[in-house]
Amino acid sequence: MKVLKFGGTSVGTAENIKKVKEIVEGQKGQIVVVVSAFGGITDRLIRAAHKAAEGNPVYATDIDNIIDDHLQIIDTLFPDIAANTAIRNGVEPIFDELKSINKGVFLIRELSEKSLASISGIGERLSSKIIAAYLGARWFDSRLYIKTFVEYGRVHADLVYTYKHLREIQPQLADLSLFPGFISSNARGENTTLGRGGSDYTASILASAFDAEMLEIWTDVDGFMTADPKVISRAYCIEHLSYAEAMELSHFGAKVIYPPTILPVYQKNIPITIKNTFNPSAPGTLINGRQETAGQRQIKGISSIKSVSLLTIQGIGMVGVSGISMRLFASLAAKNINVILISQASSENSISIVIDSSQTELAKMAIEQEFKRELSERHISNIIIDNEMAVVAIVGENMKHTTGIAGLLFNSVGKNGVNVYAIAQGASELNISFVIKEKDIKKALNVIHEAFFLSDYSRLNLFLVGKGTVGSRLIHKIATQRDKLIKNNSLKIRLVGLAGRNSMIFDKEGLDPNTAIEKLEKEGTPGDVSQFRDKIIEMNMANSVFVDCSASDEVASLYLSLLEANVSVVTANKIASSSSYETYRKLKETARKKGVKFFYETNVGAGLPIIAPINDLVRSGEKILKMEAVLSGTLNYIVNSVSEKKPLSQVIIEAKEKGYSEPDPRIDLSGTDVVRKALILAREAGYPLESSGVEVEPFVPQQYLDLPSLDLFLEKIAELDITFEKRRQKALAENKKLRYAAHMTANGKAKVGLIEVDHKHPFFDLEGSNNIVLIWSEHYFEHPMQIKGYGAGADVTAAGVLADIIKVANV
Ligand SMILES: NC(=O)C1=CN([C@@H]2O[C@H](COP(=O)(O)OP(=O)(O)OC[C@H]3O[C@@H](n4cnc5c(N)ncnc54)[C@H](OP(=O)(O)O)[C@@H]3O)[C@@H](O)[C@H]2O)C=CC1
Ligand SMILES: N[C@@H](CC=O)C(=O)O
Repeated sequence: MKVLKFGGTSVGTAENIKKVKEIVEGQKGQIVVVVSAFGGITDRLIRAAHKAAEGNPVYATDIDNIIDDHLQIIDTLFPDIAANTAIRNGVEPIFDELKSINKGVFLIRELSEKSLASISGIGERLSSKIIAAYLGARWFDSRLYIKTFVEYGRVHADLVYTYKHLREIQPQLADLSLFPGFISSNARGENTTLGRGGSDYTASILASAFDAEMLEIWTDVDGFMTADPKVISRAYCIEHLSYAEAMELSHFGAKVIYPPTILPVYQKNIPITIKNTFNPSAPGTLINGRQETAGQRQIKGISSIKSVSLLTIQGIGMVGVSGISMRLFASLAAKNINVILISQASSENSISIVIDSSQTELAKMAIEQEFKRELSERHISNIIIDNEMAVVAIVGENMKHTTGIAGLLFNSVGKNGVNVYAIAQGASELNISFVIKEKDIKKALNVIHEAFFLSDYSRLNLFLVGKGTVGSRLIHKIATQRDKLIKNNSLKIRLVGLAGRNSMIFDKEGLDPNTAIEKLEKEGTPGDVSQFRDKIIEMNMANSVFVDCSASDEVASLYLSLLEANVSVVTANKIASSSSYETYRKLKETARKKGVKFFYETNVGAGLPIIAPINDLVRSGEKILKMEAVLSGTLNYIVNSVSEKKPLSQVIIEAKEKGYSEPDPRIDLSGTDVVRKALILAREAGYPLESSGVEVEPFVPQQYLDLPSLDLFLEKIAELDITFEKRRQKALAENKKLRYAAHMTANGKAKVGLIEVDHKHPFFDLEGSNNIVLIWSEHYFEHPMQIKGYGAGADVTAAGVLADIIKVANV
């Protein structure tokens, strides 16, 4: 035998009831069907009853509408006059009962528990009669067999009595029998209910009493999902759960199944299958006593509950005093306050509990009353209430005895700036629950889903400033590499925000990189980059990465606040890391403390890996003694490209056009760009160098750099064409070449300027816009480490920025 339960949506319309019929007719063997009220009816019945109790005559119209809706379903399902009349006659007394109880409530302006139970169960009485007739099933009145009692103000099923009575009627079951869900009665024969969601419970009780081979819960979702699909679009259906896992997930918010449902079938080892009435071919979720270990993920699912409050009572007078917990929980139980989570530190200095937000004031009063003396004597100093909280729980039998789960969990939420207020884990290690602010729930669920590989890929949410030479190539690379990154690195990069100097655009689902720049230009909202920063923080998205492809100090000044808000920063802009040593140190320190990333590999040598190898040397204990380098792609291009036919002024323009120079080429020609790079290299090597410690010889004389505008500078610079060519020729005559080089030593000094090198020097053959860095350390002493290659250009730089972005995801 199988027990099939159909919920409110599954029987919400005549069309859906026809689907139910197909499902039932597709079954083999003896079948017991349990149905809920038609979708939404129970809520409507309860609302109408409350209106009646308030003396609002509109209740009568609401009741008429409820009756009409049932009659419409009857008319659609039973076009045959005789059958139609028979079922109408069958439900008429229930309609009359509904009207008369509500009339009584209206007249005496009082809605007793008893009346409410009678009214709220009418939906199941009606739906079960109609559906039984439609399916041709034998109808049984659950109230005669399912008995309840009250304890601590809550209705409980009296399972001993209930099972006995159900077993007695088992021989009367037909091949197809039908019971209304939810409704029951007490020892006095008065109507009661099993509580909201109680139809699942009815089905489970029947399955257990009749020793069914399977309980099928037919609902409107495919089964238990790895997380709430409304929050995590990548959540997917879990194929298998143990009873304990299903219990934990349903307790913590997954409303697929009413939690008490599991116990009766668990006791008989009867499997449950969750199936979708609207997608019957989907496999659904199978729940049974099997515990999988091999090849299974460590956690099966993530659940969450919103609209809860965290109450903490604290005081040193609680330490070592027995009975505090007992009194706390007894005082709450006396007020029917359900405690969702408990956390107490071993210091016993505080106890935190989570309860539904609607009961906060009641709970506070109950605790204040119970601990009146302790509060007045300051043994308990405080009752702290945090509202708008949420509980998140990760669930899975495979967590048992596996190390690192809690570490991974709290590391992933922590580095995304989600503060954890309280934690609870039972010794069963089946569930780790923790309390966070409700506003962080989406972020937390996303990062946990990724961290435990419940998602097929990790996701980075990019906020890019700059769509110029480098930024536009980066966007192009994101577009072209997108599919490969998903396939090979399981990484999805979403461009969520894009900003230029005066406007910005956002799309939470990700802008199309192929059209993002055009969209920004056409539809961007006006605003500066600090507004862009504020919006990023407000969006509070998991794995947010701020990418700076500008050359602006205003943009660089925002990094600290972004890192503090747990947003990683990847930047091609050298201004932040080359400003004061204190700023550089603070940025790195903040990133480390917050568990986010601050990457700027392209600051030196564009796409060349220079900072990473230096970091590796330093981390391995290597002392860097000296570095010599050509660090300007622009200046190396100039010294390599000026010729008799091509003067300096023309090559400067070319360097800009080729994307080597800074947006303002005077930054290169003054030596500033190389000073910035030298500062960054020295700092990475462990020397707290300040710009005042760098001796600079500008590439062009200072008077040109002092000219009031770039246009004037470019016009006047031609005056240097002849002098520069003469200097170049002179070096050439001595078989030497000009190189604009940086020299950094372990004593924390650096020098930047134009030098001449002969053919024996490693700089001699440095072509085009290439860069080179020579690093002398304890182990690279006679022969320095050499890093050489393209040192400027939009494409190599964009590739370097993308590599840094990918590194943020750690894939
Ligand atoms: N070229 C290269 O080889 C290398 C470059 N870099 C670095 O890359 C960075 C970008 O250079 P490049 O692409 O040539 O520069 P561009 O001038 O081409 O582009 C700069 C972008 O930044 C935006 N921007 C500038 N100021 C602001 C601001 N205050 N707020 C918001 N947006 C702003 C501009 O906006 P708008 O479009 O509205 O004007 C523009 O889109 C520089 O820091 C450079 O040093 C690093 C390594 C190598
Ligand atoms: N302007 C820079 C670009 C890279 O940082 C250079 O020319 O090297």
